[in-house]
This record gives sequence, C-alpha cells and structure tokens, in this order.
Amino acid sequence: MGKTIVYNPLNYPLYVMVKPVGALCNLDCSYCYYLEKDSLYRDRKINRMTDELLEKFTEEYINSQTLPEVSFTWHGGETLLRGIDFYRKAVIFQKQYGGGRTIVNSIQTNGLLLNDEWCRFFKDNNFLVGISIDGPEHIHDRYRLDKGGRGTFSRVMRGIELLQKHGVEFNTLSVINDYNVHYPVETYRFFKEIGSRYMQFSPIVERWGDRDDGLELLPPGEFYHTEMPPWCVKSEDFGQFYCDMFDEWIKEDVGSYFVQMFDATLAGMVGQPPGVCVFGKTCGHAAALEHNGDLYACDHFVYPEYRLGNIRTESIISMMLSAKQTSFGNDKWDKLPRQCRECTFLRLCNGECPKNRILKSSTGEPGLNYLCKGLKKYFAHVLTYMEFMACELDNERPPSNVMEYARAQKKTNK
Ligand SMILES: C[S@@+](CC[C@H](N)C(=O)[O-])C[C@H]1O[C@@H](n2cnc3c(N)ncnc32)[C@H](O)[C@@H]1O
Ligand code: SF4
Ligand code: SF4
Ligand code: SF4
Repeated sequence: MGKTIVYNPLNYPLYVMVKPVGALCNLDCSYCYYLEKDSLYRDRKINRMTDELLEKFTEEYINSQTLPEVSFTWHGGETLLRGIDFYRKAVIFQKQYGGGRTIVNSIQTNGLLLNDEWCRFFKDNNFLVGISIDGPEHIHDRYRLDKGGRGTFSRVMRGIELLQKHGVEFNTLSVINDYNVHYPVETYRFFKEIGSRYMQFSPIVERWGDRDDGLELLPPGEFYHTEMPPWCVKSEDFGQFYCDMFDEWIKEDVGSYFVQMFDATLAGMVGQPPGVCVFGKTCGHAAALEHNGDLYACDHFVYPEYRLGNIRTESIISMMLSAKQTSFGNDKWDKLPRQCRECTFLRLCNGECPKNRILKSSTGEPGLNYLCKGLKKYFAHVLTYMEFMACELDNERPPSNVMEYARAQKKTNK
C-alpha cells in the first residue's frame, strides 16, 4: 500500500470485530440491533469493505501485536454476503503479513447461505463458525425471519448439517428474548441434540428512542422516559432461565457441554478472567470496524459519539489507546454504583455490560444493570455448586465431580 509504516506493537492481544458488509443482511430479525446501523452510512453507494481496505487492516492489525497468535473475528450484518472470494483474499493477506504467526479466524453467520463450497473453505482454513439459532423451530421462527417475514429455522438447520458433513467446528449463539426465556430446558436439550457443545446466550435489552441520526435503539446514559420493545427479556425471567438450564446441565453434562455463562462464573470463582467481556472488570479491548474503516468502541456501541476514528487516517493502536477509548473501558469499573460495589456477587458480575446499565440503584444512583435482579437470582442459585467446583479445581480434581455432589444434595433435600 505504498507508505512504510513503523509499528510500536502491543504485547497483549487486540480484538477488532470486522463488518465486511456493514449492516447489510438477508434477514430481518425483529430484535436485531445492527440492521438500523445502515442509517449511519445512507449516503454511501456501496456498503462493502474493499479488498484494499482489507489488506491495510490485515497488515496493521497483525503488526500491532507481538503475541504468537492473532485472532480475526468476522461479523455483521450478514458476513457471508461479502462472498467467498473476499475471505479467500483475507486468508492470503493473513499469510502474507503473518510473519509465521498463528492466525485464528471466527465468523458469525445466520447460516442461510452456507453451501459445500463455504464449508470446504472453512474446514480447509480452520475457521470457527458461530451459528445464530435461538432454539427449536417454534422458538427460532418467532423472531428470526427473512425479508418476506418467513421463518428461517429449516434453512439454518440445513446449514448446520452441511457444517457437520464437512467436519467444520461450530458453536451456537442465541439470544434470550421474551419468548424463549420460558423454554430453557427445551432449548438446552435441543442444542445438545444438534451437536452444539459450546453454547452462548445474549439477553435482549434494548430501549426505543428518537435520535437525530435516525437510530432508534438507544445507548445507555440517556435517562429520559423510554419504552422497551416487546421482545426484550424481563430481568427475573432471565435469571430463572439460567437457573433452570443450570439444573439440567449439572445432571450429566459438566465437562461435556459448555455454556459460556457457567464457564464465566466458575472462572470468576477461581480468580481467572471470565472469557467474556460482560463479566470482566473493564472493557475497551474489543472494537468494531465498519466496512468503510470507521472504528467504534464496541460492537454494541456503534453510535457516532463512540466512533474512535477511521483506520485510513489513524492507526488502530492510537485509537485503541486513545483517552476516549481508555475512559470508555475504565468506566465499566469506575462508574459502578455503590449497590454493585457492595454486592456479594461483584467479583462474578462486575456490573455486567455497561450497555445494559439503564436503571437507577436503590439510592437513586444511575448505572445499575437492568439484569441485576436476574443476575442475583442466578448467582445465588449456583453458588454452592460453583464453590464445590472451585474447590475441586484447587485440589486438581475434575470439576465434573460436582454432578455426584448435586445428586447427593438432591437426595438429602427429598
Ligand atoms: C448482529 S448478528 C451478525 C451476524 C449474523 N448476521 C448472525 O445473525 O449471526 C450477531 C448476533 O447478534 C445477535 N443479536 C441481534 N440483535 C440482538 C440484540 N438486540 N441483543 C443481543 N443480541 C442480538 C444475533 O442473534 C446474532 O447472534
Ligand atoms: S441475521 Fe444477524 S444481522 Fe441479520 S437481522 Fe438477524 S441478527 Fe441481524
Ligand atoms: S460494552 Fe459490553 S459488550 Fe462492549 S466490551 Fe463492554 S462489556 Fe463487552
Ligand atoms: S448482581 Fe447486580 S448489584 Fe451485584 S454486581 Fe451485578 S449488577 Fe451489580
């Protein structure tokens, strides 16, 4: 790309979630927070990342880090709409600029466009594929609709079967909404049945509002009266969902099936990093890159006021280390209300995601998490089992011994 750039790389990982087609998508999921981001780029004719920008990003992203492994995350909008040649080029650039480092690729997709060619490509290049599926048909088709309003369940299942046929590693990403929150056990058993060993769930918490930029879903911090869309989950239902799923999981699945929430809680118990940003102390380590090079503080903060700059004119490191991004990251801890600081579950929760901090605390302080009641319910429910597993780990025994303990507890309580 002409000019030689001198890097001053970081000795810790950077994470940038890349949006090769911005908010463009072939679906119209009712709850999607990202679809409306196209209003930020209405004046652009083409919402696709160019090959030239891809090369610039790849070179700079790799050279901004000194660690032996570099992680690429492809996200959207619908990632597969950018076409397979784009990702073939991405892999070529990664090899060209990788300097022998291990490159890891993860791609998030709704799965509809998967075919043999995509699956072969993912297999050959070791991509980890995240498939969005909310549960069995009646759950998935409630909100994950195509542009014609038709359910997409059978088409996603076809995609999953293709991934399995080609031996591609995949995990499932689901939302927790007002409907599926009432089916935790059915949902969990369904994911086991379809061969998902790693399950992630994101609660839907959004607020409608009017903004001058055309975005209708609000970031936190705007405390005027707003309405929550009907597909949002209720806090206590969210807690109950995880309690019931935990009770099912602990019967026979510890060590064989992995639910990100349970892993994060156990990590918190033993003082390890939670493996998911929402339960960490600070944020700011994972930014989102739009198709035109605009970099934002986080995938859930793609709003003009959280734009850090553009990679065409500023370096990724300077934006990630900027005062703006540093305070965004530190605010997660610094702005915790007293209610959180005094909470017995603080080390497991850390106030969860700042995006969901839209309530006032019992003393009227802003910044309490909307999910607080549900989180407390869940943490209280799993605590003794988590303590048991932490103790097993401490003594170099497998945490899966907790299943025996849970059975014994059940007998005593009968
Ligand atoms: C925005 S999509 C982009 C990638 C791809 N189109 C897909 O659906 O997997 C990424 C994930 O965000 C989830 N999601 C969408 N709207 C959400 C919301 N309001 N809150 C939490 N997660 C949401 C989707 O279900 C999906 O799993
Ligand atoms: S498939 Fe993904 S990007 Fe498209 S509408 Fe659904 S959640 Fe949003
Ligand atoms: S704002 Fe939320 S999603 Fe973004 S990095 Fe922080 S905890 Fe993670
Ligand atoms: S459970 Fe509630 S009070 Fe406790 S740290 Fe989490 S959000 Fe704060």
